[in-house]
Amino acid sequence: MADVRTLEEHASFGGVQGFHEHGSREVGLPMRFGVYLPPQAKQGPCPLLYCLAGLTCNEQTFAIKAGAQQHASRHGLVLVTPDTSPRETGIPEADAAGWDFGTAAGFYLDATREPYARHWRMESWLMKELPDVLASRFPVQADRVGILGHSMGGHGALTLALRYPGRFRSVSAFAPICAPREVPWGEKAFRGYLGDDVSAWKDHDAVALIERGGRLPKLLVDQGGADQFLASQLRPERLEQACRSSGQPLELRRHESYDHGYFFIASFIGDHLDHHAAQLRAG
Ligand SMILES: N[C@@H](CCC(=O)N[C@@H](CS)C(=O)NCC(=O)O)C(=O)O
Repeated sequence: MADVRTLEEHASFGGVQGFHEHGSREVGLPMRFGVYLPPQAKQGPCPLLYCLAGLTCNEQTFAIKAGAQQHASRHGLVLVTPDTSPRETGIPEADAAGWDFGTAAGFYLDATREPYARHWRMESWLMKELPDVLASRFPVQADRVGILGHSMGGHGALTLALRYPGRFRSVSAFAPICAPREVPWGEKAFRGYLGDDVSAWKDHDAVALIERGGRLPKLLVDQGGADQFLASQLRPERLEQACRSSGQPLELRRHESYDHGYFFIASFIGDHLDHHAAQLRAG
């Protein structure tokens, strides 16, 4: 049984929203995550949906602001909201680097560059450690797992699903960073975590991975037309081009007037949970 400490629990839509902490082997520090258990989980294991948040967020942000629990309750889905980086690492650079790098900006990869390589192991935490922690403590169906994310978390959902074919039965994103190699947020993160060899950056860039032949289950992406980061950081047209030329099924919906924030996510989260439930419950 994994060492998991429950920090908070709140009744929600017939189920329970909890926040937990465990001592992470991969990160070498305590890591926090939220788990929403729908009412169906009292009867037996349910499919699991990872929800990855963006820059400046923590394990509570998506759980508090997206309004996903009512839909997870309707569909019988467990929601997991991991924190977005290691915390209290004692590395001054990580806190001094601005809100788009370091703390709360893990980019869902394993850093190879010092001083980040020791603790910034978000990919290994999510892919090699957290699944076993969840399976040992919560009623989840380990073979029915989906992933969604917002912004940096959208980048995480796309790249993790591309890097681990077959691990996720359903994938979607809100306003993802589609081509991080080509935009300031991604360039700063990749240079800081991976170093100056830009060929290594391609392994963590959704557009590059799709162009290289990577495939996802049918992908749903929502993008606000009034998103303040649309042209400078997100570039959904690059994803559209890559999917079209590679034959990757993509439903990209553009919503005029919606900005980058959680009012946008909450407006369309029901459609995303419908999308995931249909694929997670099929077969
Ligand atoms: N702090 C940044 C904005 C950061 C931001 O928009 N973060 C997004 C993810 S990329 C978010 O979800 N923030 C949390 C929130 O809106 O509650 C700024 O000053 O422009």
